[in-house]
Amino acid sequence: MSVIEVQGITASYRKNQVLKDVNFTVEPGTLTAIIGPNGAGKSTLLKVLLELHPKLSGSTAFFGSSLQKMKKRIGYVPQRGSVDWDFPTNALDVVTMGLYGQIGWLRRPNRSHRERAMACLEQMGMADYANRQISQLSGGQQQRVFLARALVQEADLYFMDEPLAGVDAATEKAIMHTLKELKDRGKTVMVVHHDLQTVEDYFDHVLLLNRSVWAHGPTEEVFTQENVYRTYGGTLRWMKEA
Ligand SMILES: Nc1ncnc2c1ncn2[C@@H]1O[C@H](COP(=O)(O)OP(=O)(O)OP(=O)(O)O)[C@@H](O)[C@H]1O
Repeated sequence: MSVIEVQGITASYRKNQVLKDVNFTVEPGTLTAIIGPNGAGKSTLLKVLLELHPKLSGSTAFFGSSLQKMKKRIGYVPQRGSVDWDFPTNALDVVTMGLYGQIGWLRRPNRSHRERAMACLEQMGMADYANRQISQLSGGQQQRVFLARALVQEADLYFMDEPLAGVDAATEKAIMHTLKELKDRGKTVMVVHHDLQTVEDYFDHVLLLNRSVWAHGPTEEVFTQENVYRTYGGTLRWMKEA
């Protein structure tokens, strides 16, 4: 059974149509880069799939069922810039929040929940920062905390919006290592990604998006100069030969 099935999704902001007849299917255990030019609708696609932004038409299924029924199996790492980092909480609490789906909103996390959260912070090399206010973390550290929060959820499907944006080489390596590990454990990961030069190294599948899906499939088949040009409107210098 497919992990995600998307059919005919259309979405807009007021009169500005951003997604038009988006169709694709994602199989389990894949690590997919969603790429396309600025304003192509990549973030909007994630928000529509997660019902954070309404769709005008189309249908989605996760593990053959509805988002509501499958929510606990789905993790989301939003764009760092879209989050209020001044919210007064520390890194460990942010990660523990990833467990609320399992704990229930009205119950307090117990010691074992905190230990699980701590283990994920440790996995992301952030154990020493557990008690640090999140506003006092660097951008890359915040991103690692976000990843730890996604990990603790033990989801089967992850959506991540530019997890590598603005991080240094060490953090990029740590994040990609974590994503590959998730994939190796059979999880499905969809990542909005901007760096065309690393697509082939990092991802086994690519979804080329610019309002609609221009190509989708295994990286070696789909990530071609022609497809990338078409998706970016021909304005792009092809990186592979650079
Ligand atoms: N909250 C909003 N209100 C109005 N228009 C929006 C809003 N968010 C995005 N848009 C518009 O929708 C279009 C798609 O934006 P989106 O953020 O989904 O693109 P993206 O592919 O993620 O872009 P980028 O690579 O620049 O992050 C853009 O034209 C953008 O200006």
